[in-house]
Amino acid sequence: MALTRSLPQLAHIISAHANSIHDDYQSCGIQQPSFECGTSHYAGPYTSQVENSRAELLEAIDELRSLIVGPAGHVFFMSFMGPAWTATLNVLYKFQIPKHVPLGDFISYRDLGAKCGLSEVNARRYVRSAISFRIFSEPCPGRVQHNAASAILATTTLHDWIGTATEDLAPSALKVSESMIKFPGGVEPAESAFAIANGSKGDKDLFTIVSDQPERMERFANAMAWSMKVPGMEPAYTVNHLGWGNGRKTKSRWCPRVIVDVGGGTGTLCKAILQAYVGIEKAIVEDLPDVIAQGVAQASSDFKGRLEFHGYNFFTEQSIKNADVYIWRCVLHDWPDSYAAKILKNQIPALKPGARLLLLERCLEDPKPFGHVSDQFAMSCDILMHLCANAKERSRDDWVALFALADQRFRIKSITTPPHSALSIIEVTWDEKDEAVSPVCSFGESYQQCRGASNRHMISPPPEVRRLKKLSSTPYSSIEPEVNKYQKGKPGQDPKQDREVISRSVVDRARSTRSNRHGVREDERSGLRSDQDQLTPKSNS
Ligand SMILES: C[S@@+](CC[C@H](N)C(=O)[O-])C[C@H]1O[C@@H](n2cnc3c(N)ncnc32)[C@H](O)[C@@H]1O
Repeated sequence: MALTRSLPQLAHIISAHANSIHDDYQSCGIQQPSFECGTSHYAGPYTSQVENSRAELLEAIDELRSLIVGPAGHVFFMSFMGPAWTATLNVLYKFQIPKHVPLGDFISYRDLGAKCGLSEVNARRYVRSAISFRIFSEPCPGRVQHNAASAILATTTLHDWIGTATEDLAPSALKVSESMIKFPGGVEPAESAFAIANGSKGDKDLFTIVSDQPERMERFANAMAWSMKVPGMEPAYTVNHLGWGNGRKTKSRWCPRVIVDVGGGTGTLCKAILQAYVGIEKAIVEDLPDVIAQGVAQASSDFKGRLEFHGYNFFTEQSIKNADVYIWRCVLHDWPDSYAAKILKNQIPALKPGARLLLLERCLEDPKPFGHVSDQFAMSCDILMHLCANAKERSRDDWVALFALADQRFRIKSITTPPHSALSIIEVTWDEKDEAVSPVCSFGESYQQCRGASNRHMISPPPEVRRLKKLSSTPYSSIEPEVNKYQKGKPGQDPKQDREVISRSVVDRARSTRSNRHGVREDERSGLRSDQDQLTPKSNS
């Protein structure tokens, strides 16, 4: 397939989809999106026709623009404007410029500067830079007024998002290379670019650093809540596709009674779920105590006792037992595999047979020919996870490997990506009746068979993972480095012998283990560091 579409081809695609969206808006009585002040902020989901058109339109616009500026101009302008955007957004944040522009009125640059503590020259310079990026407007020379984007910054916690982006993420971006040089192959959150930028000597991770500063923690929690309010991330993109009965029309469909949202922030997701599924009796939001305090302060009484908040550190044993579903939305992507596996293991004592874990997380896919725009979002998330915590967005293979590492009694039942959702729904069940060799898949289809399916993937670990699991009933994570080492030296050995060698080595290893502050053992961490490639099961295509 050609890498470049012709200009007329792109122009035709753009015109066709723009007209189609326009017609759909008109027939549904929806106002066309606008930067005029006073228009509502709506981030989808739209009808599937509009969603399809939006995706193709954005891709075509992005390609057309890149072609018009040309390959060199494309790289130049991207790197030229990046620092200017960061500086502009940071000045808006630091001097609270949007909050000082009156809603529904004009203000001169001199008065605005005086209110914000800026010179008139700098007020003009930075607001005009913002205007060039469609934040604020200057309808008559020298007088500023809000447009829709600046008004959202003035009135919502999107302001906290630009604070986190420019003060926490941007300085860390310049420490990524340093962290790679200082800690080659680093898999420790405390060795990440963010950690280094914040003075860690390999001893403090993002959440430890941020939770020591209440205001920064509050900003971070608000920023995370905002990241849910963009197209593809709005709770409705996934919440409407959970397949549960809503307790009203479809009484026959299963609906959980009690759900727990682990690392649920200030409760945005639970609120959306409670609204959609009236059969749910209780939704409990768990997070670090400061975040929970913020969630309680922001909660309304609308949910009539159905919404609860509970302080919990997921590096300790889960204390809310026997819930029907434990939800994890964008939590495990914050942690490297050894930590994520530890977090999952901590849930086990609370799980009743058949309990479900529902992960709302990304599933990275291989690049598609015309998928740059969605890849820009997905890959930026992956880079930010790396930058913040030496963590990552995971592919389907990575999720399979993670659950195999945590405990083989976790069964990945399905991975579904709802249309136009940035997040997939990964449904996992807990099967206490474990045989050491049982496959992770409850449907009996092989992982390989399912890879071609576009939307729904029944998952079973690749054969090499299953074979390795047969070797010992000890946790897979502890034996894998030995298995790899041993098999490299002596291919085709008798599995019985393998098992003896491995068991001896596991006992030796157990004697020498130490734990860090999250309870992740030294040997697990170093094992992962050196054997990271082998840990990722590969499909046998
Ligand atoms: C990326 S945010 C996701 C928040 C929310 N699930 C969402 O989708 O918006 C990760 C969350 O994990 C929480 N968290 C971090 N470390 C934690 C810990 N040790 N125990 C419990 N929650 C933790 C953070 O406070 C934060 O709310």
